[in-house]
Amino acid sequence: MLLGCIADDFTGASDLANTLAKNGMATVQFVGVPRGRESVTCEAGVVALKTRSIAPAEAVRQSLEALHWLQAQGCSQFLFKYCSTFDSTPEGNIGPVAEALLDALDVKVAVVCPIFPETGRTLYQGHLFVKDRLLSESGMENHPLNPMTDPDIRRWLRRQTRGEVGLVSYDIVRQGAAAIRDALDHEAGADRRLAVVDAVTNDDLRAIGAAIADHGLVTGGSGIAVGLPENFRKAGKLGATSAAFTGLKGPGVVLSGSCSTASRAQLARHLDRHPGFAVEPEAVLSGATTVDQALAFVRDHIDLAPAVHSTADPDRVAAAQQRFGRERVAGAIERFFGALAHQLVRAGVTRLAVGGGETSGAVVTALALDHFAIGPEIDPGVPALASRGSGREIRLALKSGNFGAVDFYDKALRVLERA
Ligand SMILES: Nc1ncnc2c1ncn2[C@@H]1O[C@H](COP(=O)(O)OP(=O)(O)O)[C@@H](O)[C@H]1O
Ligand SMILES: O=C(O)[C@@H](O)C(=O)COP(=O)(O)O
Repeated sequence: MLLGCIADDFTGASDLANTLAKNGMATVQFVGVPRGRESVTCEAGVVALKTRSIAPAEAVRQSLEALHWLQAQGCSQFLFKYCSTFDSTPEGNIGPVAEALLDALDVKVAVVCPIFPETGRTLYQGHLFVKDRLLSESGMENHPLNPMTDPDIRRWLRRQTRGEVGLVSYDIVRQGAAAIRDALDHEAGADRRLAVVDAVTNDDLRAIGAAIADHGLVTGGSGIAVGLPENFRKAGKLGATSAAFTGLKGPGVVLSGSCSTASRAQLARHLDRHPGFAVEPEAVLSGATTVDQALAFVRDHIDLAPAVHSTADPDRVAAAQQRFGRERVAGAIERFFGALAHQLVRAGVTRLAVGGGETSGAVVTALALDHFAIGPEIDPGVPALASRGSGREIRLALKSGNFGAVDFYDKALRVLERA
């Protein structure tokens, strides 16, 4: 293994694995830190954690555990993947994890670059844009767990770090790899060990990638991986082949726990043509809605690609959180989706399209899957995934809340089926 990646959620991990695979590295996504399992050969290994919204000290512990495993696989460069909308609270977890990795690897500086041009995430003068809106006006200010209310990434990150945070601005990035390398050395010399680096296009990302070929640690959204495979290619290190993805026939189900603007539109489109079972926080918490009821509904509509969904608009999310507590609601719904996914696979469902990072983490963890082969891209940032769990084959799409076209779910279930 050459490049060792630690992702703070599951949709983010598959987004990164997709980018690395598309750019020519044989890539495998692992579900958590592998422990004494079969060895899997790859050039880039992506360890998917569910650390984005947990206590910072625990996020650091799990991330270091992942790092140590990746080091043991022989990786020479490490990538910490977080969200292209920098999802985090003022207390963490991006800053604490990045600083712990810097210390553990004893490196002098790492880039901070949460961009993904194909989905409209760009960074200019340290400010994060989602298409033509600042991050804090993009809908992310209403996120149920990590409301993003400040688009100034340097300022937001500094609230989470011990050390100062630097900036390599776009005028330098446009000058190319040598200028970027010098600017990063300057930041390191000034003891700013995390440096936010502006980027707008994939060409910028390739220049940054060339500049950081010898950096032990890289941090960013999936875009930061665009330029890294070329470094390994130039060094003559690439050439392995990835495990092939094949589609799988059988029943397909949508599980939507994301409440993002995109997810709400995608779910509404799916429900125009397919049956749906609504999961309300209050009913889950009181026991009025049970996993068995949802399972029975899916069984009754098994050939119609039904959806089970808790997706709600910001007012309803806020009302539920006020009444029951943010973490209590999120935990109850995630456990519901996890338990349901487990039952669905036991009942013979072979294709799952899941909406939401935390939701995907809950589902994949409950399925006790080990690792994924990376298949074709369904929409930017969302690959088809193939795995085997409890002796059963399963195909999955783990959709970031914000990603995908409005007809994502129909398309995803088709791609997961295609041979
Ligand atoms: N109706 C709801 N009310 C409150 N919280 C909800 C509701 N539906 C889902 N959630 C929670 O909101 C969070 C959505 O996060 P996530 O699945 O990561 O989606 P995204 O990818 O959009 O960030 C999850 O923890 C989920 O359990
Ligand atoms: O970088 C991104 O935007 C995604 O890869 C990502 O991390 C998705 O997170 P969720 O929006 O929580 O699914």
